[in-house]
Amino acid sequence: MRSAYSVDTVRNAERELMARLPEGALMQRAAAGLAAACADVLGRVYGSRVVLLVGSGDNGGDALYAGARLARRGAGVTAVLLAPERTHAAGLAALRRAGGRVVRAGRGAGDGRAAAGDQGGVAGRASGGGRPGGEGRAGGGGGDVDVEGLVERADLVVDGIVGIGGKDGLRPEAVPLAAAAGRSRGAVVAVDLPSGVDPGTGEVRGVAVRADLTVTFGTHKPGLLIDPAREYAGSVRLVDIGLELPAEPELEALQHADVARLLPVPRAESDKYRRGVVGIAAGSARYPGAAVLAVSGALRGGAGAVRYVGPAGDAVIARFPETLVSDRGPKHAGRVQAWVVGPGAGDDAATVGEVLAADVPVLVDADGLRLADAEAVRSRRAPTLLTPHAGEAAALLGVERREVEEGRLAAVRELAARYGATVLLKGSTTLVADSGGGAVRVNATGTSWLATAGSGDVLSGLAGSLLAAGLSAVDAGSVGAYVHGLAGRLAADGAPVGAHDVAAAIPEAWRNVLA
Ligand SMILES: NC(=O)C1=CN([C@@H]2O[C@H](COP(=O)(O)OP(=O)(O)OC[C@H]3O[C@@H](n4cnc5c(N)ncnc54)[C@H](O)[C@@H]3O)[C@@H](O)[C@H]2O)[C@@H](O)CC1
Ligand SMILES: Nc1ncnc2c1ncn2[C@@H]1O[C@H](COP(=O)(O)OP(=O)(O)O)[C@@H](O)[C@H]1O
Ligand SMILES: [K+]
Repeated sequence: MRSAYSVDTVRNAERELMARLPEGALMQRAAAGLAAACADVLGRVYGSRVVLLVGSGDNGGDALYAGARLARRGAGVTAVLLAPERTHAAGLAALRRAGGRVVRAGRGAGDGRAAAGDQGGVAGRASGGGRPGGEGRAGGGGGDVDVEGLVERADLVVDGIVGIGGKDGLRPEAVPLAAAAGRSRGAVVAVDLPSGVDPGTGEVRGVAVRADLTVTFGTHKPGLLIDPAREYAGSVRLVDIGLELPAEPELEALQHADVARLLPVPRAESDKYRRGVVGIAAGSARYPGAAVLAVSGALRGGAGAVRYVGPAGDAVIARFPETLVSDRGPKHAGRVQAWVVGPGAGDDAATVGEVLAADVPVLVDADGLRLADAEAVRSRRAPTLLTPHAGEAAALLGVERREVEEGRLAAVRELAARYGATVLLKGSTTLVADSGGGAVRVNATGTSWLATAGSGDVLSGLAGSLLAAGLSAVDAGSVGAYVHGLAGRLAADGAPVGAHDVAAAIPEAWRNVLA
């Protein structure tokens, strides 16, 4: 399981650990891990050109110390200071001692100019620990330096502008540097988080640094796992700095081994009923395909049998003859261990109501979300799993879609609390939240090729099948999203696919997880 902790939790853990360690020890651990990652990215450190973007906090301190380590190994290191008077003084001194060069970022946002700094080696100008603000003009004088050009021509850009202390997007003076990093021919390594993203929520307001690699310390932060910020982080490397964290994280992401433990596997004593029967109440005269796709997911989801009720029985049977089709309503269709209701349901509110009245786990998707009576959902005793995409979630919350897309974590939590249900918010990073609070599951196995009509129907069938097989709503949702995402990847393999291709790839994804 990969986990992420909130900024407050990280700060508390850091404080406790720092109290037990010699001053600066924690930052040295971080810097050592960062420098090692940078060296891996560079391949050859000696002779390489490294530019550090240094903000006013400890994030900049990490970058400076890591830069000092690289300078000692023969890299040409230049630190660009965004706030020379408030730069981490001891880190700056360490860089200078190692022969690093220091320049200051242009004062006028966007002018990209900087006054040249002294050429390094002036030990002790900013001596002592902490941040005394005694650096004065970090770039001691002489000539103009084209800072943006430096960044663009670097072999490696280290983004130490801001880390967990960041909020409200990048400040204007940092924006031209982030843009130059985006144009750089070299790799961009972000320190702890890509600067400009919200560490705790994954929101990105305005410009943020786009990294190839993010080296994060102690634990993942929510912003590294949730889009849109996740996309800015590139690949993420976790450096252990010895933090002791509470048992329950803010976010958790299942890994192959976790999913393998949760996937239902039939045993010798299993029969089709013991494996669980999933009922699919989906499709309409107008949207028979949604029924077929939901059934296609359900048949590959671990239940022993799939019952279909609704007006698309002929289409379902034609494609999947193994389906148990009924033209009576859900109440009279025979026993099931879980229901899926809503894909392609049109305006059939009666069926949604009937399913919600059943005393078994129910997954509500698509049209079903619009048709479900909120009070009927809240008063259910058996588990309920709602699976909206951002647009459906926005409609349920009565907000703009953009608001959900930008603040996915808050939206999924709010929905789960309001409906007293488990909620799976679909998207490039799918989130699953339980009504009782606790860690939110995040899934990132998907691919943007999954943004194709009907792929959500496949997911609802698949997750419903896992519910019928006995998984809890949180497990069914998160395992379903994991396998569905992987199936999407395997099916697409870099090319467009249809939802039925995704369903057909579920067995391969399942085998991949169990291998
Ligand atoms: N506290 C610790 O023990 C450790 C902290 N570490 C590093 O320290 C970082 C946190 O340091 P800080 O608490 O000093 O905070 P940061 O360095 O993340 O940011 C705070 C500084 O950035 C400026 N700032 C805030 N928002 C900004 C924005 N939007 N644009 C530009 N500048 C902005 C603020 O003026 C403030 O001076 C972590 O992310 C990590 O990199 C690591 O060294 C590991 C140990
Ligand atoms: N950009 C993306 N990256 C990864 N997965 C995505 C992306 N966009 C959508 N998906 C996934 O594709 C599926 C689409 O579901 P949905 O929006 O309900 O489509 P439909 O209603 O057409 O079936 C969901 O599982 C969602 O998580
Ligand atoms: K950063």
